[in-house]
Amino acid sequence: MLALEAATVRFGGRTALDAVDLEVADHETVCVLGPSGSGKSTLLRAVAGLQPLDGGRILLDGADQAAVPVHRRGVGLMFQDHQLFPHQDVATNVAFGLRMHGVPRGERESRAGELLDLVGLPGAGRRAVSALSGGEQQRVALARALAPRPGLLMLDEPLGQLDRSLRERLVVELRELFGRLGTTVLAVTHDQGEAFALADRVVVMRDGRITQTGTPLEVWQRPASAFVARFLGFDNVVEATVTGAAADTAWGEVPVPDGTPRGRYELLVRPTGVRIGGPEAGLRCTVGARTFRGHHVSVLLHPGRGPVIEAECALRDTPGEGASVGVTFDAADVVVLPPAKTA
Ligand SMILES: Nc1ncnc2c1ncn2[C@@H]1O[C@H](COP(=O)(O)OP(=O)(O)OP(=O)(O)O)[C@@H](O)[C@H]1O
Repeated sequence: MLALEAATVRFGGRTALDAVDLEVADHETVCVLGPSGSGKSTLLRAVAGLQPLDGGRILLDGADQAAVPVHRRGVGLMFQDHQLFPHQDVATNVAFGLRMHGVPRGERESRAGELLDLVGLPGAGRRAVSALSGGEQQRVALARALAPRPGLLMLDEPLGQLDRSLRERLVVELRELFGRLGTTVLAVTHDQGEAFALADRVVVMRDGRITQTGTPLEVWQRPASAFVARFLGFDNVVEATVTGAAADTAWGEVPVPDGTPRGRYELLVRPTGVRIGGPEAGLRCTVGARTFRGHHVSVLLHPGRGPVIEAECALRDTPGEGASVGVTFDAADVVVLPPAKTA
């Protein structure tokens, strides 16, 4: 369906998209994930035809899009800033693309109604767009992008401004809807939860380049670098020298998975792999801030040296703030990452 070949965009001296290769298959949902400024929006705008390339190619169904204007690319777009028509009502906005495609009025109205139901705005068709909240406007923009059933649907932070419970519901409904319609989707988001829930495949960007791609499970289980690990919210990363079944780190010896070759690395220890026991065994730490996360408590542990360690504790096992504890690590929750300089 979509292929980028060494796609490059420069703004002055800054390379926003740096020779990016990416394929999106028919019916696939790909989410591009990355911090602010990593080039996600530029990638989307380039595919849409809103941003010319300085190098490389973009192909849709095998055809080079260099000379194809935005409205002939057959892609549906929803950008962060909505771009709704403020003086028209909700239904007219949702049906905009359908009108452009010559869909008769009756069908437009029933389709607009269906889509408004889907995005959680049932019966809102006659409301003025200017009277809606930001989140409601975003839902209208989503309904409008979906209405013409585009071959490739592109979403920029599709659920960014919505409240959490609506977002969680919508993400499930969207995934189900995209599957049912067979829509091919390229979405960008900085929210990993959203990307992981929506995507068949996740692409992580850093400084205009793709730094990792894989299924949500692959990326979650095996982040390719400390950058990806940190971006996913895993902060227990420490420099390490593997000497056998364990590694020397600032936290002392940390066990590593069987078969890890000797050498220098960074290690990620998932918070679930941090075991807290009595102060007589393991790495001596002082218990710092504890944050209630619903099903568990996140506990910060301050060792005498090395970075702070985050542990995930069951509610009943959570140690008191200021307590002195001993910490050990479970090899099953240790991920070996490339060393810092090449990560
Ligand atoms: N029109 C422009 N002119 C100059 N620089 C730009 C322009 N658009 C983007 N950039 C720069 O290109 C880089 C990538 O920007 P881009 O908007 O693609 O990132 P992003 O990952 O989408 O960020 P965000 O999550 O904040 O939207 C940034 O350094 C940005 O400042």
